[in-house]
Amino acid sequence: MHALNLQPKTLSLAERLADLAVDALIDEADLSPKPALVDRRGNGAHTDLHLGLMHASALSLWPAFRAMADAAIAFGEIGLPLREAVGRIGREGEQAMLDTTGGVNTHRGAIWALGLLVTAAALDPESTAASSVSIRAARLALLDDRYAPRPLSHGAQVAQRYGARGAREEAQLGFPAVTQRALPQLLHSRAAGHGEQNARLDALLAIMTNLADTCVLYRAGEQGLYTMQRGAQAVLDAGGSSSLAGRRRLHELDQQLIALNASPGGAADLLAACLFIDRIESGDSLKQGAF
Ligand SMILES: CC(C)(COP(=O)(O)OP(=O)(O)OC[C@H]1O[C@@H](n2cnc3c(N)ncnc32)[C@H](O[C@H]2O[C@H](COP(=O)(O)OP(=O)(O)OP(=O)(O)O)[C@@H](O)[C@H]2O)[C@@H]1O)[C@@H](O)C(=O)NCCC(=O)NCCS
Ligand SMILES: Nc1ncnc2[nH]cnc12
Repeated sequence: MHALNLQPKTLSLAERLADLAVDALIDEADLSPKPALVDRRGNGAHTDLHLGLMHASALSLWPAFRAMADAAIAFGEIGLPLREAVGRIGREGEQAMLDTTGGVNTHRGAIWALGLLVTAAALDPESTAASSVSIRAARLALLDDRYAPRPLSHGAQVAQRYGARGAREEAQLGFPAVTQRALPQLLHSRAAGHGEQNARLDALLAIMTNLADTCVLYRAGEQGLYTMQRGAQAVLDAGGSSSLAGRRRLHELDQQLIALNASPGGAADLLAACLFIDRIESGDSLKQGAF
């Protein structure tokens, strides 16, 4: 008879990074109340999404994130071979997501943002400051993947119509919505004792105050984007999501965005990116046996 092996399995760096990326996606999905997004309360402005689907989608991406980190370790440097490997793995991840969700786009932007960040973290796990990881991710995003398809995506259509900067440019600039807005707000709200869930909501709102979210622009035009940005600022100005006045504004923003069918899916992805960077920044979670 064999004794049960209760020794914890030692995870590789790539496996730990994939765990952290999936955790960030699940934490983002669960966070409530998010304006017009899928959360524990409901489906926001979506008819084809629900929380279970967001969780299943997040889990389906684990192999892609691990493969991206493994590619970073194998290539060892930023360059076209790594960029094109990550692009191919990202497209396979996107297919796994679509197979899991029955064709619904749950995390296309998140595969892009978190994929680049996971790759950047794996390239130099001793250098996990937000600024360092985001610059490495930006350098990768600036390389042109020769095999990437160029569909007339919603983001591309909105870029043509409004001249908006989308997901690609956000990454190429080193994720300013994360490093300059979300992370500082997260730390500020935590330090003020607002509680973890409110601090995360405030971080999401900080992203929404300024982002050209191409999902919102595609679904609700400039009026939708203006409503999102101004409404998010109003919540923060009223004291943030931990205050009664801020909660009232947050509720109003939720109603307004749902009425406009304006879902800030890009902002949600960037919150997941923020939570991922927040976890790796200390370095603790990348050390062997941290899980
Ligand atoms: C470079 C890509 C990111 C492609 O980008 P592109 O700009 O061409 O546009 P899209 O494919 O339309 O969107 C990219 C997604 O990025 C999120 N996003 C939006 N604005 C921003 C922003 N300013 N900064 C960062 N991220 C942003 C957003 O993703 C979320 O929203 C999606 C749900 O929206 P929804 O309206 O419900 O769904 P749709 O399908 O658009 O419409 P409906 O049919 O339902 O009405 C959800 O995915 C969230 O994650 C944008 O959607 C990159 O994706 C790329 O190159 N892809 C090609 C394949 C590839 O090579 N992949 C490998 C890369 S490693
Ligand atoms: N919570 C969420 N709701 C809707 N779209 C999303 N895209 C990424 N996260 C999302």
